[in-house]
Amino acid sequence: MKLDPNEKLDILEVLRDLDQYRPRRKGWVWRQRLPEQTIGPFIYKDTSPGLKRSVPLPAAEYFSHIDPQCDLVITTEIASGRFEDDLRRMRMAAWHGADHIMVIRTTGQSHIDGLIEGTPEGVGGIPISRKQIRATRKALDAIEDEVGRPINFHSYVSGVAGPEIAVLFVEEGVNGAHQDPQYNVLYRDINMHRSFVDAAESKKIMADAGILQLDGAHNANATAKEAWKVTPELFVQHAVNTAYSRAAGMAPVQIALSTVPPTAPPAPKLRLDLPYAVALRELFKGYKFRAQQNTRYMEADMVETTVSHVLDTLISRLTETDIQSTITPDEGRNIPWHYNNIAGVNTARQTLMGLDGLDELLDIRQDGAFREQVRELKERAVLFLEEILAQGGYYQAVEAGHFVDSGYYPERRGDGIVRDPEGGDCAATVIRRAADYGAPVCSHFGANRYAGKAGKPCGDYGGCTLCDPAKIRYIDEADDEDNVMRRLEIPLAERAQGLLRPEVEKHGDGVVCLTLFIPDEPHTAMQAALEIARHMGLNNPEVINQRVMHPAEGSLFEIKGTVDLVIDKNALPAFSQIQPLADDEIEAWVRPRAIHVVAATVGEDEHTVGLHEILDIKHGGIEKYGFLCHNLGSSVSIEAVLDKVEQTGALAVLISTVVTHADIHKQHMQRLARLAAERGLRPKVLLIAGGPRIDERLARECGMDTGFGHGTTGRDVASFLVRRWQGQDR
Ligand SMILES: Cc1ncc(COP(=O)(O)O)c(/C=N/CC[C@H](N)C(=O)O)c1O
Repeated sequence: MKLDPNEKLDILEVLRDLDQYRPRRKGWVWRQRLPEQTIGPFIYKDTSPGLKRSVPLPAAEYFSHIDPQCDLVITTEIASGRFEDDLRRMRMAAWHGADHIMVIRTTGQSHIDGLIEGTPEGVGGIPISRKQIRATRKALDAIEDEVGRPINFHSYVSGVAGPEIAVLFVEEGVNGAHQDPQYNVLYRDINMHRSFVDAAESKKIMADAGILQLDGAHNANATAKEAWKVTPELFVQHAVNTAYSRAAGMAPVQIALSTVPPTAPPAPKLRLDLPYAVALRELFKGYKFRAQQNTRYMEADMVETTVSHVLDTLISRLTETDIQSTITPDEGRNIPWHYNNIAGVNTARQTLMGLDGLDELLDIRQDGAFREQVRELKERAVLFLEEILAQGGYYQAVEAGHFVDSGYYPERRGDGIVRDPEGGDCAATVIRRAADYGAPVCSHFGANRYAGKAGKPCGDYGGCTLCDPAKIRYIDEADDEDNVMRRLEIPLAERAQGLLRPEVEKHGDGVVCLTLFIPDEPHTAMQAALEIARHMGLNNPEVINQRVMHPAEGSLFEIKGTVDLVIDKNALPAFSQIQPLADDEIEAWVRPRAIHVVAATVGEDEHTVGLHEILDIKHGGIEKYGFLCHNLGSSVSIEAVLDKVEQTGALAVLISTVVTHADIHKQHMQRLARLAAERGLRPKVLLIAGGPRIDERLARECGMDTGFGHGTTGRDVASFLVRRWQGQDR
């Protein structure tokens, strides 16, 4: 399957012949770290090979449109309910630099003791099924070809069907997965013994396939009352899962510790988080580090969240990190909207590029409080581990509620998560293996009657699904109604008709977001804001963020709601906007020619701000290209303008006219056109009018060469002039 950058992803092509699809590879792919790389005008220190196609950062246009790619893998985490809508989100994320796609599972899948088939719709996440994985991996194959970089597809081996899910992931080419039995125990209340026995099997299966493992320590950050106090426990959780993973046969390079800087401003973030981040890397040298951004202290304000995530990413760059995972800035207020996945990826990409080569500039001071804090954290963690051993082991520690306690260990407040070693989901379901137990697939932890040949136990019985994909049974759909083809009926019909609806998460969800400021005390302001949203036609308007600017002066609101609006794109005016020339191209043409330009605000008009924006170098005006500008100021007569043209030999006139009562702006333009012609200055001298009520059509009707309205920049004006003169070979 091949993607055309000018065409939307064809979901029907993705779904076609899925029973024949085979994944390209097994296991995880890291980026290639390049020690030095020249990209555009710069030499970078912490980058990987660039992409074939991408959407550069907005500011890239000032640096020859470069889009340097950092050395860390960048994750985006998707949570919707319809995998078919997530594929586009993945494509958008890949074009913005993500190469690790994590898809949250539907609520409750952890408690389903078996595999889900088909493509049912999920809640808060996707029902992970064979068909969903195949479709997603197949789409990611095409997306990685389109951007020119391998993309890692990630999911979760947890819950009561862990081993089965692990085998499914290996069969279907999943590249990374969370696997940490402590997650089952602490957050899903699944029986401890079942969780650890399943984990050994799952880890061995993952290990043999090279699937990168993430542990679950980040969940303690998100759950703890005061997250910075849970840091000693995080080391313990990492230690338990890491040691168990090694015992199950995983190599250190496959074991990624999932670490979140625990705090957020107004806490003194780096003074609390950096010692922990450094202590972690020192204690677990030789493993991989997957840095995740903080979700514990996310509220609804996307600016605040983004700043915290920039600080998290700074900590990643200050320490050794292999994966920078991102959190969408709206995760604190709703199921992530697709363009906020992209916002999260851009925060990481932009920050990491800004910090390129940081370790050549800064060292972390080893004197003073820092090194003391690092040592103390390690000591608290070791004491915690020793206490677990003293009290009989992990099960007993959890039974005593020693995990996610809000005390700063060894302080305890007795509010930790308590689990009964004999209780929880699927208690008493682990039975001793018979002496002649035979494993269904080659990857297996523990005794197996099948010895096989050359390390392939399945050789004793004609092959297993891990070694012979032909043995995989592909079931396709399991429900005639709850499946992707049913869900696609309306979206595909509307797409075929060229109908467009606004959306944030799912195709056609019609959700829009309104930002407005209301100058009153918070409660009145909120009611007024909602009322305005209703008058604007938003159904079920809901405030998703209120930022108080002042208790009496007013608040800023973000309001979401749905609109029943559908646009027929075939009825839209043809799009013809000409892109402005690049700054360096304009300057290269203008500066050597020493071109004079006469500008003025004409008639009885004192509004000069707009003209200054177009002319002055400070505002990015045309002076910066080398134009010799003669600004005659305000309330200037047309005669005076033309006198100056004759004096200077100017090749262009820029008049600004804001006042329009009695059509005075048209009269100015018509008079300028007539008098310039009478003086024989036409067509040599170009005439341009500008102002909030001016546009190209009106200006040309009044005898100008063109006109510019609201939002015009000096670059727009200069591009027009240069293109016109180039056409006249000046
Ligand atoms: C160790 C572990 N196992 C399983 C699951 C998923 O488990 P359910 O299917 O029961 O939701 C999770 C979930 N974490 C979400 C990603 C997180 N926001 C992240 O950035 O890593 C997990 O952390």
